[in-house]
Amino acid sequence: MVSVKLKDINKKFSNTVVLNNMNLNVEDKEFFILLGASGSGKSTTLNIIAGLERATSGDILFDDKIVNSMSPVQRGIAMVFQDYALYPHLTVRNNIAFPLKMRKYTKDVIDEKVEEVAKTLGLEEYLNRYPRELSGGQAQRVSLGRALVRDPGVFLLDEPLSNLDAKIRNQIRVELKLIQQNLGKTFIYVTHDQQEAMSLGDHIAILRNGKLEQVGAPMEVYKNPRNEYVAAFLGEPVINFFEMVKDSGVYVSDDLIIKGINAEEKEINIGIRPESMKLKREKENDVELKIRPQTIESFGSYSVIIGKSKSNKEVRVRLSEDFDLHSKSEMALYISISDLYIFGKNGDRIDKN
Ligand SMILES: Nc1ncnc2c1ncn2[C@@H]1O[C@H](COP(=O)(O)OP(=O)(O)OP(=O)(O)O)[C@@H](O)[C@H]1O
Repeated sequence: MVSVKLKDINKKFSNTVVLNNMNLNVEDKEFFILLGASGSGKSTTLNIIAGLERATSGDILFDDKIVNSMSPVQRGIAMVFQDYALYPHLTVRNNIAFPLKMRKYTKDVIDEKVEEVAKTLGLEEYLNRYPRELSGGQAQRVSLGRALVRDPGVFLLDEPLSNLDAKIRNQIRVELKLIQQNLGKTFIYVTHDQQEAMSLGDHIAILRNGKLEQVGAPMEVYKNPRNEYVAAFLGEPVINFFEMVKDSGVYVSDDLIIKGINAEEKEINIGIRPESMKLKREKENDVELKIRPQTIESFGSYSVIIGKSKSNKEVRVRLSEDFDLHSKSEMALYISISDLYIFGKNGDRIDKN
């Protein structure tokens, strides 16, 4: 059983603040995601949890016990990295066995554990190969195997799938989720990929410039982003924004007219998810948006239309129905008032929270 807490963690490298008063609660047995753009402080956070890096101030707690001065080994963590970090001169079997040999287990126990892990990861037929004889996906499985064999309390994974091509990445992503569920262990996983975060995480923490923007279950954060940054970070295609000004109680821009919003602010920014735009008006007070379609991307089960609004803003629309682009020089889209996200001038959500 391992829960992990970060309490008021600050980290500076010389004079640069890299983590700014970070507070996090990772529950026992959950798949927890640290999501953020490059340089947001994800790896630094993970390294501080691991004990590879010391925080400038604040506490790390494992099961409510302060572990600030404990080494990674004492903390009982195992790490998996993007670049696999396998020993090139050792076979797959010996790479996986390595942590156990270091701990002086008997050969029989080591063999048994290695076989068990190899079976879990589908590596049985590769045990006698060297890392150079493996594909990226196989190498990452070995790296995972080396973590699994140690049976740690917490798994820390730093972008483990980002060196793999899309198909293998999706496959290992599913395997990883199943392994985590079967093991019932705490996983803390760093990624910059919002799709990976949404599909794997029980909870997601979104970092920006060393600060936490929002923490929550994936759909909770997706449906209820606290600010524009989070709304734009989650979702593919990305959310559309429209700056609006209040005029006689109605919010207007060159592209939209919105009645029936009860906001105090004179200037707001409206967010509309690409999947919230419909080809037919459903309610009388639906908001209308006209675009000139420019191009269409088809993904089989859905299409994304990229068009220009009246004010020449690029707009992305996601439709599940078939759509013949050539027949349209202009298309009208309808959005339910309840599907609008309303942000204030400072980027914070003002409609609900
Ligand atoms: N040892 C170091 N010395 C000085 N600055 C550092 C050091 N390690 C990291 N940084 C800085 O801290 C910030 C956060 O880095 P970190 O690696 O945690 O970000 P990240 O979100 O993991 O980024 P990426 O996705 O690119 O790996 C960056 O601006 C980085 O330049």
